[in-house]
Amino acid sequence: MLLTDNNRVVIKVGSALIAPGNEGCSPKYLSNIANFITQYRQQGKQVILVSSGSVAAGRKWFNEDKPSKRMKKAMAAAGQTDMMAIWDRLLDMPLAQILLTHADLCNRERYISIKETIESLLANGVIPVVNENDTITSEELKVGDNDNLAAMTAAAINADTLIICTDVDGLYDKNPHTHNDAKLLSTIESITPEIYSMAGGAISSTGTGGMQTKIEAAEKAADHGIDTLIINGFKAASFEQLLKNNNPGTHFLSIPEPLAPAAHWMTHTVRERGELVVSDSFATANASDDESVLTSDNILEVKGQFSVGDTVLLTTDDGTHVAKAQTNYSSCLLNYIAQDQEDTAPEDQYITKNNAIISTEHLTVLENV
Ligand SMILES: Nc1ncnc2c1ncn2[C@@H]1O[C@H](COP(=O)(O)OP(=O)(O)O)[C@@H](O)[C@H]1O
Ligand SMILES: N[C@@H](CCC(=O)OP(=O)(O)O)C(=O)O
Repeated sequence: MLLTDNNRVVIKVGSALIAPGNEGCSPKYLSNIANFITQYRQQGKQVILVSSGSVAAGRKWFNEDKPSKRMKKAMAAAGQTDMMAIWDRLLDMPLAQILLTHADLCNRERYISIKETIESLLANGVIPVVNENDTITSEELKVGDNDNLAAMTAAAINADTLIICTDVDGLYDKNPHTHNDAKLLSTIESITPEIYSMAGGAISSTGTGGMQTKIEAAEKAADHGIDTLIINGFKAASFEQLLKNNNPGTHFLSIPEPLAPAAHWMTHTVRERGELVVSDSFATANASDDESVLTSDNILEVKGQFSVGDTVLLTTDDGTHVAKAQTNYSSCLLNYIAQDQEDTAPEDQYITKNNAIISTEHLTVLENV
């Protein structure tokens, strides 16, 4: 039995389901998904849709066989309205468009604003339809695939389940499109390197990331206490099974002791933009010790360029990861400070463990990051 306590669900729909055959949006597969969403909502469940397909939908207006990254952004801009329009036609309920970049999710203020907006939409019966804002993203700013975006969204709003609708039945032990003897895996209890080694990339011209990004998404979700299902969105039977609380594809179980929300955000959403090499005494100090305040004495090196509010990785000289932290100072100022120019710093406290969120046992997770 599955999905019984499944009250808040993020459903991610891949491009091949939205615009099959690169001929623009089609209701061919989406009507099953729309019916499923309608029935789920009638059962009192809240649904958040993460919909790919803007590039695939917009492609028909461009005379490009192999579009460049730049051209794909234009296709996304053109196709996004079509993609929203088809959902609007198939779902007899109000929809809200939410376009995000990774930079939005990494910024604490914007992250909280995204959460609050989605909560307000759900409280008023409006379905949020999330996609990456491909038009304005650069390599640095983007999540890059909607599987990971869906997992980050699911974590942000404390969903119970992430359902990834794709063009195969679930995760196989090898790519079923290239191996006739591939076997479908029905339950994954723990996401190990062996599981990752089974995944290949996308081979279709519309998909991004293949199974690799779906496993990454399942891992992000699992660490937040969220189960993930990968199902075949082409088949009406997948949705009939889901409505009966059965697993129609691959079910990834969440971990028994999920990370605290702030630690999860730091670990799985935020990307570090630089590195501070810190002294061993800082790395091993308890949060209450004097040593736990990061001063010019225990910053050994500043690597990379970052601004106030960016996340940095704290490491020791031998490369051990100590923590991730949001910095209150730019790399420029910290570089100056680390070179013993303390008098230029407004205070003798540059980054404290109060702002540090942790991936190792050396430090304790502290709140309000
Ligand atoms: N081990 C595997 N099991 C299933 N599919 C796999 C595997 N390895 C690679 N794939 C590929 O992943 C594809 C699904 O990912 P993708 O094309 O990105 O779809 P979507 O657009 O739904 O995100 C499948 O069509 C398949 O070619
Ligand atoms: N944001 C892109 C989709 C990116 C993506 O991950 O696509 P897919 O692998 O089909 O889910 C778009 O709307 O075209």
